[in-house]
Amino acid sequence: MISLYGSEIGSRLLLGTARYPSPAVLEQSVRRSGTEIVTVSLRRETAGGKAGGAFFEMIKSLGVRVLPNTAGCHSASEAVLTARMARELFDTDWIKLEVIGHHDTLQPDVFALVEAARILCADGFKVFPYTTDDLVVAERLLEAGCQVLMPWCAPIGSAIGPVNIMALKAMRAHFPDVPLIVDAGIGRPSHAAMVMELGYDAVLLNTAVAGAGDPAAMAEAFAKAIDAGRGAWLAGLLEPRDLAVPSTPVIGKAVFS
Ligand SMILES: CC(=O)[C@@H](O)[C@H](O)COP(=O)(O)O
Repeated sequence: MISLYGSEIGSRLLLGTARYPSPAVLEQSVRRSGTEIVTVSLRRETAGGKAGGAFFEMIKSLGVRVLPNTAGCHSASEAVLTARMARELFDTDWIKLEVIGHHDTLQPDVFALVEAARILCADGFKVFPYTTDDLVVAERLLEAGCQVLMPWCAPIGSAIGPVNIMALKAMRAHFPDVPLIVDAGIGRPSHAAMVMELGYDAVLLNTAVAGAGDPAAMAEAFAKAIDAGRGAWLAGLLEPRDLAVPSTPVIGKAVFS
């Protein structure tokens, strides 16, 4: 169980809902992942006159909690407006806050992110900020009222996996009591297991499942990897060493002369 803003959530996998080959495949993927939280982009689904309404109804019918996001927003004011629309549409005060600052890397604009987080937390939102692995920004987000942090491990959609393990470790060490969810850049189940082995509380991913040859099977593979990584973290992992350590004790061995 992971506690997010007072809600107890059974699955540590959060799934994005974009880029699936069909709504049916999305539905199967959600089911086989065992996820209890899916993210949905208000701007993406309503862009260009697309019929967002039918998509949103389908998402609501999946029987899982919806975490709307502000994907596609490039300023604090845009993100705040989008969050308020999402609250109306999905009848939830949860919002995954994304404010994109860089065109190529889709890196968050952390200044606008903190500004938007302050406004939304003061307005009663439960904010899930998509951020970098910067400790100072993390502090500011917590000061703004966020009770969850969602650092990237690599650029969105890149499937690269954890680029800066030291930064992820530092974040875990500095914020032992804050739920930390790795968001973006995961490409393989082994990447997800790796971040869970670092003590992360959950993983949010989209592209690696939606773009897989068999998305539903991949969703299940990720769920298993996340469970395995969590189990390993709880079991207590060995620290790697530079030197060999014999696995057979030498004390008390027979002496032949
Ligand atoms: C911030 C963001 O947009 C991510 O939540 C994205 O939805 C998932 O990232 P990947 O597609 O890299 O898994």
